[in-house]
Amino acid sequence: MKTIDVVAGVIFNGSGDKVLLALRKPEQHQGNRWEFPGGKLEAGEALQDGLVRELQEEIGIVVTQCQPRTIIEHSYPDKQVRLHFWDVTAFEGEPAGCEGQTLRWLALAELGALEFPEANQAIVNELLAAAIK
Ligand SMILES: Nc1nc2c([nH]c(=O)n2[C@H]2C[C@H](O)[C@@H](COP(=O)(O)OP(=O)(O)OP(=O)(O)O)O2)c(=O)[nH]1
Ligand SMILES: [Mg+2]
Repeated sequence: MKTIDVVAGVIFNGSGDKVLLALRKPEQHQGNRWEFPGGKLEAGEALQDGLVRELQEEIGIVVTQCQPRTIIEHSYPDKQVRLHFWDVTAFEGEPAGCEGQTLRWLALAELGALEFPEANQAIVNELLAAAIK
């Protein structure tokens, strides 16, 4: 199976204690689960360019500060993904669900309460651990 490269943003609020999540549509792969906004990298596209493009397209923000956080590879029964997670620590504009998706800011300590795609388990645990330090 071909691995699909995906780039997604862990978007922090100004005080760094909340992150922005989006609910995947029921008909999408991993539907009805919460995600870090992002999407598939285009052929030949640099990671940061893909991140900036996806966050502009999906939630209408302009990323002004970001850093790579972690890479997670995961095999779903139907798909193999390589998720490139980037921290987004500054942006311009007010996030909105440009594709009709529900968005919410969630305190890091509350991340355990939502359903994420299986591939996100490690990053969710890492963010939860950071919240209780
Ligand atoms: N954006 C995002 N995708 C994730 C996360 N966790 C996870 O397993 N995925 C998977 C679900 C999808 O198979 C893939 C992302 O693809 P996508 O559907 O968002 O791609 P896209 O925005 O380019 O959308 P499309 O135009 O292809 O519909 O990665 C996550 O936290 N964020
Ligand atoms: Mg997407």
